[in-house]
Amino acid sequence: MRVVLQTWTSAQVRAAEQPLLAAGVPLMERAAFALHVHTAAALRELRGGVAGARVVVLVGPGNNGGDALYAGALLARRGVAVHAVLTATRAHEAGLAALLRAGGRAVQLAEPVDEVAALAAGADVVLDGVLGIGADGSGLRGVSGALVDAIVARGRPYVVAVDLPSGLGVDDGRRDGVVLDADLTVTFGAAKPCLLLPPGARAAGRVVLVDLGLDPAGAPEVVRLDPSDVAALWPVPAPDAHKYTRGVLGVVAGSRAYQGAAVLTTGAAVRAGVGMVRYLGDAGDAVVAAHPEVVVGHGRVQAWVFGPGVSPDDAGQRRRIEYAFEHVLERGEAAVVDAGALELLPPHVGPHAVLTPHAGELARVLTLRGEQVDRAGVEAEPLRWARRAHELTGATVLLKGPVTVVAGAHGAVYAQADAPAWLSTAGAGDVLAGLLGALLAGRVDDVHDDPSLAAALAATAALVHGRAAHRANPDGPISARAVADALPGTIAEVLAG
Ligand SMILES: NC(=O)C1=CN([C@@H]2O[C@H](COP(=O)(O)OP(=O)(O)OC[C@H]3O[C@@H](n4cnc5c(N)ncnc54)[C@H](OP(=O)(O)O)[C@@H]3O)[C@@H](O)[C@H]2O)[C@@H](O)CC1
Ligand SMILES: Nc1ncnc2c1ncn2[C@@H]1O[C@H](COP(=O)(O)OP(=O)(O)O)[C@@H](O)[C@H]1O
Ligand SMILES: [K+]
Repeated sequence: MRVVLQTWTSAQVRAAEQPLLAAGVPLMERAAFALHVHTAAALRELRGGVAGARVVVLVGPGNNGGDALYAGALLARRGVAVHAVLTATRAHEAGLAALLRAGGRAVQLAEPVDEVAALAAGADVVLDGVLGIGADGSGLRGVSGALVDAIVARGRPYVVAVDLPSGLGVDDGRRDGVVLDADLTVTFGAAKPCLLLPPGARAAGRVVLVDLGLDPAGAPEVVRLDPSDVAALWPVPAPDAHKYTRGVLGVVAGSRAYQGAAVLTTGAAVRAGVGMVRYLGDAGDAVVAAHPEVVVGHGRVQAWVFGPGVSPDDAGQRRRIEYAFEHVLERGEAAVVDAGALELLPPHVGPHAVLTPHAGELARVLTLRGEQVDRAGVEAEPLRWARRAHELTGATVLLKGPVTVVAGAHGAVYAQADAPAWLSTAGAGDVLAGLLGALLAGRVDDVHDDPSLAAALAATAALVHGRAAHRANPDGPISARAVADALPGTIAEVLAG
């Protein structure tokens, strides 16, 4: 089984299908065969066998419905009672004929939907073949939407999504209207961005990619890093390294009121393995008491972390951050720009500055630049707004949340889902900032050679952060400090492969 780590847009997928279709490769038959195999496996798991099962196939107007109808026909031939529900005025003709020949039945969906909803809710498996890559992202309209609502109200059965959960925004993961959440998605040829991107990705359940021999052109639209990618990205010290070659990180974080943010940020950087951490601010005593490795005061650095625990009315920290931003612009020092420092961002920085906002903070960054969007708007379309912030500021943007979305130079986009929800706790963002700062300090020269590397390093930080949270306490509450403490072991583990 292949884990989905790269995704292509619907346009890339359609273009990749063309040469195969022109050569007469029976893509739909192959897709449908694989869909029936995975559905049969689900039925065996759910009820111990295939024959005698009840499957309801929701069929839309296009080829997605065609896949579902052919898979239904194959299941019917194995003794499954298959009912197709035709949700549109047209349905794939040959697929429908195949299903009827195999002994399946078909009903046309119409209001009221109760009878069909009861049939679907009582099925062992529902195949969702309403919409695939032809969906416009506005959810399921009209009677299809009413049917899904009625099925969910009765208790959703096991759902297998055909190619993708119907109605999701294929390329952006939008979830605007009614969508039937799936337990399993069987996706064909190449995975689509909505299977990784928030908020839609959660609707997909487990994702299985069926190889149809497609070879999409161009870079994948959205990538998810895997632990095996980390070794090539991590600044592992060379045998002859010394602390200055490994990188020095300057941290402007915390204040008298928020000393903990300074302690967590510097502690995470020390544990992530940077050459040296310099701290600037009013929490130096607390920082050194917690981490005697940290040096308080000015000096040359390769990268910065600005902002954790900095309030905009703290004149001293504000001055330090504004001064250090000049170094970022003039000398090319890298920077993580977090929390209070986001408000101090110059109009245009390069991708070697990485913003780490949550949705509310990103909305503020954008509204300061004339966009009209609030937190809910960012949460509804995280990729769109992370990209927009990258366009407007030039910075790499890491948008925090249940799935972390990174948008950077040369169209680089990552979607990382490595963390347990327990990580949503005060101070976790400070730990991420320190960890990412350490990565940037170690690789700032490489970031200048390839500006899209900043996005890959940001995704790496999200991956290690999430895994450290699991390591800190696999299935229960975690403190931000415990996440920082888990970093050395987590990093050793992912580097070992
Ligand atoms: N190409 C191949 O060889 C292979 C393709 N394969 C399969 O084909 C699938 C793509 O098929 P497809 O292109 O027919 O699109 P699909 O999503 O089934 O229907 C789109 C139609 O639905 C409509 N519609 C749109 N949005 C809507 C909404 N919100 N609410 C309601 N209706 C809406 C819209 O119609 P309109 O409204 O414009 O009349 C549009 O025309 C792909 O996902 C994969 O499963 C595999 O077999 C492998 C080989
Ligand atoms: N539901 C969730 N599941 C997994 N990780 C989450 C979830 N919600 C938030 N996170 C992560 O938790 C961290 C919270 O950071 P942040 O919002 O900056 O908190 P703070 O400012 O208190 O440190 C981020 O890394 C974010 O991606
Ligand atoms: K579908």
